[in-house]
Amino acid sequence: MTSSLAAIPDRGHPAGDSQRQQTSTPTNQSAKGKEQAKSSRTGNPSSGGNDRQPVFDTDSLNEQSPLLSPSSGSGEDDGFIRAQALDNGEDEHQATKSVWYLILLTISIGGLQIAWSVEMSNGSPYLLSLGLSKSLMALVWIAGPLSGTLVQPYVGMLSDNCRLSWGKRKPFMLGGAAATIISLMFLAWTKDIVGGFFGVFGADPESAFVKNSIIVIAVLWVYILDFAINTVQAAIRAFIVDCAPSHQQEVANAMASRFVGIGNIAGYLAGYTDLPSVLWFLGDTQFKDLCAIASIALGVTVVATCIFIRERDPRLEGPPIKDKPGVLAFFNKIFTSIQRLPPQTRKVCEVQFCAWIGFFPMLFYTSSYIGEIYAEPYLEANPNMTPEELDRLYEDATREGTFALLIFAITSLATNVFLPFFIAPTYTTQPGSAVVSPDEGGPSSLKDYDEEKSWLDYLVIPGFTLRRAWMLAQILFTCSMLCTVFVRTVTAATVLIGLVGITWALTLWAPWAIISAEISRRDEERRQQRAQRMLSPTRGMDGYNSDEARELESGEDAEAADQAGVILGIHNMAIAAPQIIATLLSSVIFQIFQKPRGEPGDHSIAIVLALGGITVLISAFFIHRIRDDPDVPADIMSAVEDGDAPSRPGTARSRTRSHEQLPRASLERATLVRNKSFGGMEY
Ligand SMILES: OC[C@H]1O[C@H](O[C@H]2O[C@H](CO)[C@@H](O)[C@H](O)[C@H]2O)[C@H](O)[C@@H](O)[C@@H]1O
Repeated sequence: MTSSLAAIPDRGHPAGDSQRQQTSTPTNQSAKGKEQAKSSRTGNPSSGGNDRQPVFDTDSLNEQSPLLSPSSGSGEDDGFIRAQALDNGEDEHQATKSVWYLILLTISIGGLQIAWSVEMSNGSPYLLSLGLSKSLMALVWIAGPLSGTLVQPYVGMLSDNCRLSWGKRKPFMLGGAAATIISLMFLAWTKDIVGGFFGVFGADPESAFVKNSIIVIAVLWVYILDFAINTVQAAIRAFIVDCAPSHQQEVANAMASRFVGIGNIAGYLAGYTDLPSVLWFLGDTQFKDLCAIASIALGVTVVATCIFIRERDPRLEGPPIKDKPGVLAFFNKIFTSIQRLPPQTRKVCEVQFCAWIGFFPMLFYTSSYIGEIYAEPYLEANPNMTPEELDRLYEDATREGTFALLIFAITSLATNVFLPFFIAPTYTTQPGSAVVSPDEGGPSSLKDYDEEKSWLDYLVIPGFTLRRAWMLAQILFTCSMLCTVFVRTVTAATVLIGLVGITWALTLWAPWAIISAEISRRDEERRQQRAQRMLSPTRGMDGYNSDEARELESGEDAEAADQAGVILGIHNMAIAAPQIIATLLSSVIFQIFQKPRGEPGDHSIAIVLALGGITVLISAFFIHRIRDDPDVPADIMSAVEDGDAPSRPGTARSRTRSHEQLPRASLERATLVRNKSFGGMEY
């Protein structure tokens, strides 16, 4: 396999291509990249003697390239602007971004996570306090997986086809955030609003009718909230893919996972604090204050991301695919998109599908599991506790369980913060600074790179790729979950749950990094192909021979393009749908093994957790089947994996060689690029 890939020549620089004229000049790529970076720092618009070379102002958060800005506004100009933008063979969106850019790009997912954690940790107790019965709680729990399965692919599809000037994803981020904030507010104030409304007509707020109305409306708001949160989540994930360059997808998604971790812990800590005594002006109950904090965090972070990070203007991408309206057409589209998933993405989805059958019980039943262990000796010692004594015991037990979840969240965040420094990067180069071996005019020694190396670069463990780390983390999860059946002390159980925080950290990072890198890379290839088409001498000013050709080709282009929104939506289906399966399976197991409340010896949760651990082991096997060298174009990789490697090496470019085949200089430079992003050094 390796040899067939080694022979793949440089697809990005075909002979006779004007791009080649730029990239194959005696000035090697790395030097050129450095010069661009330097000129962007100094503000010197030197572009290697080419007037049309864009200046990559990588320090600038808001990429204000006049080449990409549709300032003239008219649709007729778009083709010309696009031709200009692509004519120079460079894409400013692929320029390496600073750590501040990555922070602003991903911070909104942290704001969103606070909303998630408030709902997850406090939603159930709040609904129970309104009088909802425990048996009906399942109706509420299913809202999350259901909305994740349906909403994310739908929002992905809509946003892929959105052609508003301010971007494809921002309308959904802002609209979804507004809907989330409204839902949080209504949910927290349901009792006041509904009680007040019926009070106007003279209804007694303590009557069964008013109480039931409050419960029904609160559950309705939980559904609306889950649909709104999933809208924002879908849009933010696709926004990250769109706005981070291909070679920084791993870094950008690592940053996103850190914000998810921070958001989780912030949500937890807020839950622990007695908020009404401190933030009385936000609301008179804990839940009202939590919802207000989550709303502020979400609003501020989403607006910050939208202000500082600029999307490509989607109008420059040509007309959207004309999807048929209707539910059937939507499912048809999803079905077709599943069949056309890029190969790495397909494998990640298989992993996620198995893994989330196991993750769901871990996320939802951990506190009860720890609680059962805590309560067991007390129940054995005193088998005849009164209901009040039992309530008190289970309250203490829940506190122990919540503490374990806090340890889980801290381990997870610590892993997200520190692990990336040890991971060997799988994305090798920055586009536009292609892998160039010494005989292709590349550096003959590592001297250039050594000058820039910092101590962080020495932390990287060779061969410890993100994929391998992810696989090991799944195996760790399996071992920990199998141990839950044997563990009998709260401390040991807390250690097990703390350990799976490592798995959770990688779950929040690795799948998105792999998928995003693949989508972004394929998108970049498509853009370059289109740029070449634009430069064809037989083309008109806008790159097309005629109106019909423009329409036909842009339609085909859109069909052929990977649609980040739909793909990420399908990936989320692979996360959310198994949660529904897990809910059903675990309820069967509970039916068989559960003991009545207050009776010792109930190990039903541990059985569910252990079985979940086995499904995660299957997912580890699927990760084993994913390749570490995603730089190889996906179509070729899939052909190679299918034992059908192209015998005529005519399509790939040199920067797409496999991980093992790359010159050491390229890997070192990739590490440098990545570590600088992590460490906060500016470009
Ligand atoms: O993927 C990270 C997120 O995982 C959970 O969300 C997933 O499950 C939700 C239902 O439980 C579903 O609505 C969502 O679409 C899925 O992505 C978790 O609840 C989030 O906190 C976490 O960020």
